[in-house]
Amino acid sequence: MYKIQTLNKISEIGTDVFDKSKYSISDDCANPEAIMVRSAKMHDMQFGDNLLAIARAGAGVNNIPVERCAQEGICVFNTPGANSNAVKELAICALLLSSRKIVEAASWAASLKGTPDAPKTVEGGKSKFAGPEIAGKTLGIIGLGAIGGKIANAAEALGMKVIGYDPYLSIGAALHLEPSVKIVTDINEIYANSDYITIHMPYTPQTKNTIDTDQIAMMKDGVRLINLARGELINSEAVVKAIADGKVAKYVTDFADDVVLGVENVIVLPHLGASTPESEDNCAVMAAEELIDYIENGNIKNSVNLPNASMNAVGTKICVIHKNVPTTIASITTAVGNEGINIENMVNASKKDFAYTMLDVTGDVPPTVEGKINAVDGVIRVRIIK
Ligand SMILES: NC(=O)c1ccc[n+]([C@@H]2O[C@H](COP(=O)([O-])OP(=O)(O)OC[C@H]3O[C@@H](n4cnc5c(N)ncnc54)[C@H](O)[C@@H]3O)[C@@H](O)[C@H]2O)c1
Ligand SMILES: O=C(O)[C@H](O)COP(=O)(O)O
Repeated sequence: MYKIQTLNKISEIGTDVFDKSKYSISDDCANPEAIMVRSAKMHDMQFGDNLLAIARAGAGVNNIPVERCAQEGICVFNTPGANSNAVKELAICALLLSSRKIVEAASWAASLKGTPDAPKTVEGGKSKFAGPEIAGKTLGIIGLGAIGGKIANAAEALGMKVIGYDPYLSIGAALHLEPSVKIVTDINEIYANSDYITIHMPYTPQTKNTIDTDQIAMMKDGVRLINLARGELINSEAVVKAIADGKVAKYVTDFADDVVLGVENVIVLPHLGASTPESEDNCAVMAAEELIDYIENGNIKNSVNLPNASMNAVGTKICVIHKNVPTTIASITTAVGNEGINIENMVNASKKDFAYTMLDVTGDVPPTVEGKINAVDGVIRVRIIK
């Protein structure tokens, strides 16, 4: 029986994908074979020897020690695009919230309960909540992946002009963009030309404070900023100061911190981007399918720390996670050959410092093979799947 531990609430549609005669699922179990997680912080966790994989039911993996996992032979997955429609819809909502003073107006209207002539009062008071339309305005998007790309197309459909910046734009993502979306290669063009700016890229130590005082200084007066990606990407102190100075008109963020909470012209949402039933189901199902294919077949799809690799084996599969260094593959195949085993098929792929090799072998696989491969310099983990 494989044990799956859930660190956050995972949609039941996803956990139902596991065959219950082979898998047990619980939020409290010792030494699981796999972990399913959303935003729980895992950097301080120690992992048991049985742990083969972690699946992030979502996009961002900054809560997971991805590099350490690779070093410990743990494959980390995420679910690319599975929650992108939910975030796109919230981003369109945020564009409108940043423009039309909807939050303030609704709360003022609610405050009129019990007053003598509310209908008359609202007509008299509504002008202070007027705000501009988004049609005809320029939206700058930083990061044109699953979410940014969908927002670009939706904003175009709403009559906005869209400019986007993404130095690592994939061909697939580019092909999904409306031709009218203008791609710029200098991020400063986004800052200089946008009425609204929204950011949709991963948070890493390198992307911390991508938008800070200097970047805000380049922006148009009255710019509206939206951050549904990660709080650390935009310096909260810099934005709050720019709001006080009148430079930034509004900041809508999905990430609470003590600097932005309770500040006028900042709308803080409680990390709601992916919180729709549809997105939670999509993420959980994709995460479960990734784990099952890896645990049972050794196939890797959508890993963030190991390469994608899959193979239909005719015999036994020997799966090896190893360092991406010269002679390791040759030493692995030699170790197998020395045991008198013939390799029928082989797949090898690498991602940065790590590599994955799958060998399809027929005939008997003596129990000594695993130890022989493990002894090869650079080998991190060996699994034999019959
Ligand atoms: N608020 C939420 O609930 C919520 C939900 C989903 C995702 N997110 C966040 O949004 C981020 C993006 O999600 P996604 O699904 O679009 O991911 P994605 O991987 O599909 O797209 C990210 C894009 O950012 C680009 N990028 C990377 N570094 C960049 C840089 N320095 N400058 C500009 N672009 C850069 C990549 O090339 C890629 O195209 C996630 O990493 C996560 O942190 C938040
Ligand atoms: O990166 C993501 O996918 C989002 O931030 C969603 O996080 P959540 O699964 O905790 O809602």
